[in-house]
Amino acid sequence: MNILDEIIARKKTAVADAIKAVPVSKLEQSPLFSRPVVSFRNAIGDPARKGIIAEFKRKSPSEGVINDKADLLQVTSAYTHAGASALSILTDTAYFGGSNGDLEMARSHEQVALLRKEFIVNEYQVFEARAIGADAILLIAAALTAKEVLLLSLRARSLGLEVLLELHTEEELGHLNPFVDVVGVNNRNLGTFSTALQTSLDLFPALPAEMFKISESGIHNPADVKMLKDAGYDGCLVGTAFMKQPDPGRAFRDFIKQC
Ligand SMILES: O=P(O)(O)OC[C@@H](O)[C@@H](O)c1c[nH]c2ccccc12
Repeated sequence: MNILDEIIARKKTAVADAIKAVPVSKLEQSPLFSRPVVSFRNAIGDPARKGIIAEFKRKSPSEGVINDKADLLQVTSAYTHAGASALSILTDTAYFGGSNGDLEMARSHEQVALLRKEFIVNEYQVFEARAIGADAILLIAAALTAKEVLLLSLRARSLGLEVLLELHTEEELGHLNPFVDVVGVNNRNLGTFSTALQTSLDLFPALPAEMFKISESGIHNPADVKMLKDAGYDGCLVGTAFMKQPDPGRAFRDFIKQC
């Protein structure tokens, strides 16, 4: 069993517990449930910004602790005001040290598009994403069948949320459906953790021409962003390069100035 399989198995148990504790009918009563959604897709396509999706992540299975001192509000505010196109907030607790509360907290202070970075295995988590104030959800092709991706995408659409579908191989292109809003190529193999920007370069020609496309993971500097944009990507999702610095907001500010 690789790490992705382990995360997914644990997630299924955690979701079963959450469903018992807080039913969907309760999630629907959240004051955030009917808030107008900010389009993640349009944010990435906004020519006034630079297509950087900045991530808040305390730890990860590949890096261990990245930053356990960073203040969520300080960092998300700096990301937003320095020009991030959107923010990605990890809500997984066991492996990434995040929580639903982190996303709710970011939402309560910022109007920018928020991606719920989570291992979604059940439509309950799509309702949950809506209830905590997310604008878009991540669906990971490597963790789902094409049919599951379709059903979860339909549920997201029905709730007004947008979908980022993450791919790592050409075979996973079969998981695309008309309800996916943005396609992301993960440079990290979630089974082995090895990262190569070449994955984005190799997959680009196979991606649907008309869709917004982003490259994710292992992007360390503005030169990486330039290379990926020159290859045709509309945006880049970056976490560790900022979060491993004592002041991630400042690291982001310095980075985006050079993009
Ligand atoms: O920290 P990095 O290497 O800049 O990567 C950010 C983001 O792409 C990464 O956190 C990520 C991409 N896909 C995921 C799926 C689940 C958890 C995390 C991820």
